[in-house]
Amino acid sequence: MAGWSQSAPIKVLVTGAQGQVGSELVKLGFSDTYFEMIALDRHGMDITSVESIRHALDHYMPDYVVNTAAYNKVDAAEHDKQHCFKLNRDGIANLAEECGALSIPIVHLSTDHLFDGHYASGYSEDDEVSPLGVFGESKRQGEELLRQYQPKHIILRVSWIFSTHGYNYLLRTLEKARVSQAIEAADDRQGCPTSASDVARVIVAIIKQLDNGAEAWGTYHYCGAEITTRYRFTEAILAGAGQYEALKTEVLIPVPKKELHAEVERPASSVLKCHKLLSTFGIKQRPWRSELVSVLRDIYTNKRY
Ligand SMILES: NC(=O)C1=CN([C@@H]2O[C@H](COP(=O)(O)OP(=O)(O)OC[C@H]3O[C@@H](n4cnc5c(N)ncnc54)[C@H](OP(=O)(O)O)[C@@H]3O)[C@@H](O)[C@H]2O)C=CC1
Ligand SMILES: Cc1cn([C@H]2C[C@H](O)[C@@H](COP(=O)(O)OP(=O)(O)O[C@H]3O[C@@H](C)C(=O)[C@@H](O)[C@H]3O)O2)c(=O)[nH]c1=O
Repeated sequence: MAGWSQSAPIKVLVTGAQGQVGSELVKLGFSDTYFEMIALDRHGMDITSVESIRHALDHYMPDYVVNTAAYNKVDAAEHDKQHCFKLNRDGIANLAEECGALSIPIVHLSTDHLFDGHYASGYSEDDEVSPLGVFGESKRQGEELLRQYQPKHIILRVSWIFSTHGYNYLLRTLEKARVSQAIEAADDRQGCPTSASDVARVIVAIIKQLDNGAEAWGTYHYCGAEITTRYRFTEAILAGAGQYEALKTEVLIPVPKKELHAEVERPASSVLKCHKLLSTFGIKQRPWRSELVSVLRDIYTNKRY
């Protein structure tokens, strides 16, 4: 294994490289000579195809694989169970079996939706999982199969991801705020928003330590610092974006989540406790509010709307 001052960069293959976390990870890795990033979208490596995985692994021979590919539409998953499980369970099983056979460690992302959300104070890695819907159950089973097929893994459970692009609550709120005079936001769902670039920072820090001999395989939680609600998060989004453009929204209405007519229940508490990541890798939580300021600045400076 390479040390801090290694001569050759380590090869990190990223699946789902055009997604929120995937693209931030690739960007960060490209700016760091420690890494050679192999950025693959679904055409470069389709995780539902064993043949495609084998071809990519044989061709690139990575030192690590980071799996960010997933099916993430929580409501749609209720009607699209087969597709959701094909990616989130079978896809990760394929990857785990192939990487296991070649002894390539995997860093895999998972979610707060594994929990039913009844613990207001939040969830640690040892807490029992009990998903409320198809998406959460598919991710739970994906985790299990990864543990079974490739013991050299890191499962990083994260929550409420936002970024400059992709399908996320921040961008959907901005779209609504440009056309609606009033917006409703759940005041009974608490969690910790996390920027995609912050998740990328954490993954990079973990891989560097693994590469320097930390045998710290297992499951970890990470999320942005400061527990909030969807209502308070929306308030922060509107206040931040309002500094760049005149939004149509004048009223933000706090409502119970059940009035928002979603297909599937969300955990009342999505709070992930991050002590294990801190004590094992020394990685601290970054405040989501400062991350939100950076992401909004990027959106408006680079006209990503
Ligand atoms: N978004 C969130 O709030 C949260 C996400 N997570 C987890 O974090 C990880 C990253 O999430 P995020 O960055 O938001 O994901 P995105 O949905 O932004 O990106 C997922 C990527 O996977 C790609 N993909 C789809 N099907 C395949 C396939 N068969 N083979 C390879 N790639 C495929 C997609 O490509 P295409 O666009 O072409 O379909 C997309 O680029 C996921 O594991 C997710 O479950 C956890 C908690 C919160
Ligand atoms: C439609 C709507 C929803 N909400 C609330 C209800 C619900 O708690 C939440 C739903 O927002 P989202 O669709 O972004 O959340 P959700 O689909 O739950 O998004 C998730 O993505 C998956 C992949 C994850 O793993 C989670 O961490 C989470 O970020 O927002 C409002 O407050 N106002 C609204 O107008």
